[in-house]
Amino acid sequence: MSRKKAVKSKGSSKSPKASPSSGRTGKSLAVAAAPSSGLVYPSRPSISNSGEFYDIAFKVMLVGDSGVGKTCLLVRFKDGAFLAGSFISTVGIDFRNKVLSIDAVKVKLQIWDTAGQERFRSVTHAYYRDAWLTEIHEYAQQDVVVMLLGNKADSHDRAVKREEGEKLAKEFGVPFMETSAKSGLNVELAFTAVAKELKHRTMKEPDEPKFQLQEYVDKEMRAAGCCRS
Ligand SMILES: Nc1nc2c(ncn2[C@@H]2O[C@H](COP(=O)(O)OP(=O)(O)OP(=O)(O)O)[C@@H](O)[C@H]2O)c(=O)[nH]1
Ligand SMILES: [Mg+2]
Repeated sequence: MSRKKAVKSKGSSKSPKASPSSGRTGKSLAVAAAPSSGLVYPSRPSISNSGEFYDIAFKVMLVGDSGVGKTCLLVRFKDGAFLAGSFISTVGIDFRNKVLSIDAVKVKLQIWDTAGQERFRSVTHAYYRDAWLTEIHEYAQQDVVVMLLGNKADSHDRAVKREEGEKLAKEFGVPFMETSAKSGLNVELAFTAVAKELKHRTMKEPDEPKFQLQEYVDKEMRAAGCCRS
């Protein structure tokens, strides 16, 4: 599949454009996913535009500097493929849908892939505002799930150490994990963890304990023999 085809989605008016930049990240390691609970339909199943039924739906934003691997993470999660070769920077904003089965509930994630390049900030900020910044301000973070991802964990030429990512996440009080869009490491787990958290927040029984996202990913990674002690 060509790169152009892979990153183009239904419903998007923007298309990717070639960039001369290399694939290595700069200072930033981060891909942060910040979903909003703005699209919830708990009363009856609905049908997505790909023909799949779902019970609840959420909007997820991938944000981070240009080149950290946001588009590659999304394509890996959606299509199970890695976009190798020359780096094609995203122009504006784009989205893909994926329906996950979480504890027998069909959870649709509408995942927005934003352009990391500075020159698109004015475009993407309009969507951020709509997706989650307003909610963060209005509901003081209670209604928004934020997760910090350190991508390119496969790389020997690291821009950021894992400990630094963990420290930053601790400062912000958000969960953290490392991923690799190239090898597929933890990609499914990252999106599944966010979907689980959102589903729990929406459908939790009063006496049910709060879902612990970081505990969940640590446990899953340990079970897979990966990364954290
Ligand atoms: N080694 C390695 N390379 C990766 C990984 N993820 C992405 N890349 C490479 O990093 C470069 C940038 O990836 P993109 O996904 O296009 O980056 P982006 O964050 O979407 O960049 P913008 O669209 O400009 O914001 C590409 O050359 C990818 O092949 C990864 O997990 N490991
Ligand atoms: Mg991109």
